[in-house]
Amino acid sequence: MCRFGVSIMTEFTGGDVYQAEFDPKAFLEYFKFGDTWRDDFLIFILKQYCKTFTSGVVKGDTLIDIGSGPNIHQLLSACESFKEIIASDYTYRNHWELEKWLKNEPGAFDWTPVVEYVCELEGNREKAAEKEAKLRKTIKQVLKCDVHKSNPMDPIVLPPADCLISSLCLEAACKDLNTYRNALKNINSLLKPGGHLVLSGDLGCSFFMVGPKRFSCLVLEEEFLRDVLSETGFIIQEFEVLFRGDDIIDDSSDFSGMYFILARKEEAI
Ligand SMILES: C[S@@+](CC[C@H](N)C(=O)[O-])C[C@H]1O[C@@H](n2cnc3c(N)ncnc32)[C@H](O)[C@@H]1O
Repeated sequence: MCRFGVSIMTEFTGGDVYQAEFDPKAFLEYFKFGDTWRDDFLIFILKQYCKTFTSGVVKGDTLIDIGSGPNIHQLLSACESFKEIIASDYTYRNHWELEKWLKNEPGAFDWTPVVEYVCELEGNREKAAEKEAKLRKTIKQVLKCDVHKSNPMDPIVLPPADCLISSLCLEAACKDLNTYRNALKNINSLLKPGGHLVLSGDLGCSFFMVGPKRFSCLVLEEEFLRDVLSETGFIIQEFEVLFRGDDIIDDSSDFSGMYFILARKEEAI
């Protein structure tokens, strides 16, 4: 049952639908800071990233972002702690949108307010231009990724990374919990034993709108996430949730909260 009292089933929107109908520009509308209730969720996640990547614990040579979309906000703090970042997504339009920002081309999304906010969190508000330059330099590749493949970057074989980050991707890409379980195993193969997984997304979400198009989302609960991570060989180090207030009326998604997880892959025995 969705929070509006009416349960509307959304037909599963798989990779083909993303390729044909996921409009990066429309999705990026969610990332404009604009005094709406949504800012609270963006602020929540940016603070979690800042805390994680400035802790001095989550660091290394390589970080892979799984299902980046057209976004860079998830990498703004990470680029201070990793030498190389590999972004990835299923759709070519997301690759192009990301490349546009990387090359600083006209028409690229303006991330400045978000970058400034992250710099403020990190104690250097005036360093926004330097932060953008650093992130552009640190993102070395934008790859095609399919979390349903045993090697999600197939045909490219990457050396195992020190860290994986993924936000709102697995629940968007998977039609049921079993598929989610497999997709998590697939992405886990890209991570070194002892490496970190930074996973975030929506709880209790069955759909979200991107412009006029409705995308399905796999409904996730905290208990399932805890179980599937431990089954897959992760030790959860942090599990934070920001719940959505009942007073928020908005029909662009029915999520009940946003989760942030920091987990560590068990060392090989
Ligand atoms: C809701 S967006 C999230 C984007 C971004 N990570 C964020 O936090 O805003 C979901 C992303 O998952 C990608 N995706 C969908 N199916 C996928 C698959 N099978 N493998 C990898 N990525 C997929 C979509 O192209 C889309 O960019």
